[in-house]
Amino acid sequence: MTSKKIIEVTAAIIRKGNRFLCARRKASSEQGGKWEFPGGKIETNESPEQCLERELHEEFAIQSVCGKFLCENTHDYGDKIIKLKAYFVKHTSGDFQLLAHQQIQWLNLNEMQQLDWAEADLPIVDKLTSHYK
Ligand SMILES: Nc1nc2c([nH]c(=O)n2[C@@H]2O[C@H](COP(=O)(O)OP(=O)(O)OP(=O)(O)O)[C@@H](O)[C@H]2O)c(=O)[nH]1
Repeated sequence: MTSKKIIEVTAAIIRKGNRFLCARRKASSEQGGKWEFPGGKIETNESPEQCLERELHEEFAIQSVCGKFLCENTHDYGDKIIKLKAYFVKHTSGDFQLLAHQQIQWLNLNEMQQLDWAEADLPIVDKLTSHYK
């Protein structure tokens, strides 16, 4: 039996007032059409913080500074296991350009509950909600 590799992925919680950035994956990608916190796979010799700042620049052409860790969730999608690590990230400059997603929305915690999230994100949305309530 071959054991599935665990893929480490970062997720950025970016806040503007009482709203948070939610991003919808392109239809053609893995988890196509699902909502996520932007980020991506951690590369060799890269910290989660460096990964997030790099991914946010690649995905939106923005500059950012990665802050505190919120939580992590390991989820088995069947064909792969994702260890999703969520951090608070501060957007420091640049207007958001949609370079990798089909849509973004800034939503409050109640509105976020209505989205069709990637399964790995559901505990992170819950943790974020309890963090602010
Ligand atoms: N970035 C991100 N990926 C997530 C989240 N939730 C979740 O299940 N994933 C999954 O984690 C994996 C990360 O893939 P990605 O496509 O965002 O990462 P990447 O940009 O480094 O990918 P690539 O180098 O293969 O193009 C995908 O299978 C994606 O569906 C999330 O909140 N953010």
